[in-house]
Amino acid sequence: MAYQNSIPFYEKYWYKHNYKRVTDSLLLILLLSLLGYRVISINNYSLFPWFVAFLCESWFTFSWFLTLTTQWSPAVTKTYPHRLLQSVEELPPVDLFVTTADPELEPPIITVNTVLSLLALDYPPHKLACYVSDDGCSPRTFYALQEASQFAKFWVPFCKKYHVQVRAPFRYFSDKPEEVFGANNTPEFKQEWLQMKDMYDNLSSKIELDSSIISNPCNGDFAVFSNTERTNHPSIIQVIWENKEHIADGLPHLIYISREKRPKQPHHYKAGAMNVLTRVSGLITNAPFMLNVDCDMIVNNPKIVHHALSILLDHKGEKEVAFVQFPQKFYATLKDDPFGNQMTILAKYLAAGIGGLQGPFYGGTNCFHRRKVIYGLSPENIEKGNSISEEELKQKFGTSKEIMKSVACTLEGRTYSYNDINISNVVDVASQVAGCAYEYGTGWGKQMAWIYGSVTEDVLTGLTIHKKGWRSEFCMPSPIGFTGFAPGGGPNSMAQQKRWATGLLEMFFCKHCPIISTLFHKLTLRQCLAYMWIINHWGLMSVFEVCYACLLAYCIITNSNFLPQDLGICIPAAFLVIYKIYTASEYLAEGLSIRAWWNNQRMSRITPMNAGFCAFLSVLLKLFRISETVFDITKKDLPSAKDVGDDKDAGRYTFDESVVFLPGTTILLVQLTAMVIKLLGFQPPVATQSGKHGCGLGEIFCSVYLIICYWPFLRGLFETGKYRIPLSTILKSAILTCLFVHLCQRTVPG
Ligand SMILES: O=c1ccn([C@@H]2O[C@H](COP(=O)(O)OP(=O)(O)O[C@H]3O[C@H](CO)[C@@H](O)[C@H](O)[C@H]3O)[C@@H](O)[C@H]2O)c(=O)[nH]1
Ligand SMILES: [Mn+2]
Repeated sequence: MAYQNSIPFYEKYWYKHNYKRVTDSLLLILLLSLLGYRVISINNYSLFPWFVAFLCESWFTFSWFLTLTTQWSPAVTKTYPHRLLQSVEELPPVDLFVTTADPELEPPIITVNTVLSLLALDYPPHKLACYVSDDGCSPRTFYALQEASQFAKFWVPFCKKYHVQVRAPFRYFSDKPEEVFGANNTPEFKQEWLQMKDMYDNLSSKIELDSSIISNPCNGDFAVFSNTERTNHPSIIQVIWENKEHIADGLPHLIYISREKRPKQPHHYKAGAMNVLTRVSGLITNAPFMLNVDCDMIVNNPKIVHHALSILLDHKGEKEVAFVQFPQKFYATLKDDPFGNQMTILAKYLAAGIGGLQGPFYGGTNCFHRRKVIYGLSPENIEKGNSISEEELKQKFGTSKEIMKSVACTLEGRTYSYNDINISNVVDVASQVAGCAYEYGTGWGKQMAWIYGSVTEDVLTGLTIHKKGWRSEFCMPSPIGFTGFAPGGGPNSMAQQKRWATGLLEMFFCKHCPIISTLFHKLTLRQCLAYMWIINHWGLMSVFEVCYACLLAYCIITNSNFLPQDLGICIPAAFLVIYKIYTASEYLAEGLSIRAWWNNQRMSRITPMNAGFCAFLSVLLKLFRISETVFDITKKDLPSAKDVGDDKDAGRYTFDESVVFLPGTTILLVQLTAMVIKLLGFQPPVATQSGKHGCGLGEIFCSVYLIICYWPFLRGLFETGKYRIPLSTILKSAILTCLFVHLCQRTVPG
């Protein structure tokens, strides 16, 4: 046994990416040379453009340095689940959490598919329990889950019998029958397949049709939903399916939770929901590991639990690794990534890069956590043994005696004897800990568990774990663990990006800020830089990008320059050429098209200047206590049955009234105005005696480039319907543009 224990269940390989290191360093050297050039040529420029350019370029150099260190020492992990199975006598229980929050934006059929893919995991079902948190308090979602649990009785055995890989029925049945029967054409399979398909079609139409009827429920199981409003209702906990005898070939428990909500009581969005899930499951199954997924993240590899446990139960992993993160990949993606949100390349290099440091950020979904780490244990606690007084338990975890018992059990590493509980008996206590007053004065969301105060509660929570000295690991089995849905259209993806930027900036301005966590806690320096990279990439850099874009227009309008007009121009030109070739080659190497590369290049100008910049402003408003930030849920749709790649309009940029499009529209109008001023010769003359230059080709080139990047917006000025930028946004932008031009003309450098 001792020998077996020493075989690692997973291994981690660091690899050198020499070509990447050389190019990254070269680009950094070019950026530093540009700064050097700026310093020595200060006298050739007007002070204001010089200063803004120097400031922005210093920041871009710093940003590039962050990219370089984050991706410098990539690593990958490889898991060996068969070794785990050979060595571990009994597999541990695992709790599965699914969150959903709005039946309109997140249609119940999507949640149902996610839940079905979890119920059908290749793992002893009596060790699994699936908890669904419904922040929408929707009888429709509840009804859908009830129906799904009936369907699961047929679906799960079918998947296991035929070793189905993707166990979310809507994905499974999206394959054409010819292909499916091509692989297995026994009459028995054919018949069962057709039967299952029939049942699934039945289920989905039932969920869609009947759910409109039960919107106004009153009797039977739905009575609990009468007189409830989405933001004003008591806790509702319903055991939809209980595996009473703990039968090894039964189905996992399925439990519906809608935590208590009252108007004016903060509920902390998803973080609040996760904490309720943690407590309620703590009372019922109290598994030492918990997997959490968003309602649209379906399991793509039924063996994920084994893979994750290979890391978490590994001899070394057991002491060092707090959580195992599976990457976010997307299904039914649009061709060539028109909205630049599939993040294939980013995920590839960033994932490997931070994988080689203290470990991946917690991404909010597709992640296995250790319960005791969520309860606040640090690696030393585990080494030195952890004793916690009853007083401290009460202060941190709240007054429920049962919770205190279950927490103590977890912290002392005792397994929970789930044989002696009867779930229905616990429901009353569970409702109490799902109440909105339960957390008052406790450590939930402050000292431990899912941390409040940021709309990217995921990254923040991961940071508080890393800063205790824990590591984390990526897990990338083949086939990959999960796939999800990437939002399409302009407004949806922009709102999502804005939320991420907002949350990351909130994290930067809170007491867990990575810099503080490194100085005073155990976050490693390079991990801190990796956190800074992500904060900067989504949030901070946008401010400098907007300044730089304005500087371009400023120089054209005032006939001044900030780009070198001597040999110095070679530096930014070389940077641009190398950078473009280098990034394009990354796309090609990954088998992506040049079009996908261009779409991402373009979106990496558009997204920060719109979403990032708005996020920056909203975080400023929060800091000045003028307004609070909110978690806007991303709308999810089931992909249409036909091949999404063929739908031309799906990739067209759409707009709505949201203020998020205001900065971009303004920047576009400002550039266009500058061009018009240039073309019509309205630029002021250069004061020749000053020895300064007028606006040169460099500025014009960059401005034209920016306009090309903003092509979807340019079209949006003239399109119709949802493809058009709303008139009100255009008007506001026009006013801002006039103001800008006016300011420029008043400050012509002399
Ligand atoms: O009040 C809320 C708001 C959201 N959610 C759930 O949170 C999840 C994520 O929301 P979504 O709108 O899908 O956001 P995404 O931007 O797609 O999610 C990413 O970013 C979030 C942080 O901004 C993380 O929480 C997610 O896990 C991560 O996948 C969904 O399951 C929601 O149902 C709640 O449970 N309660
Ligand atoms: Mn999502």
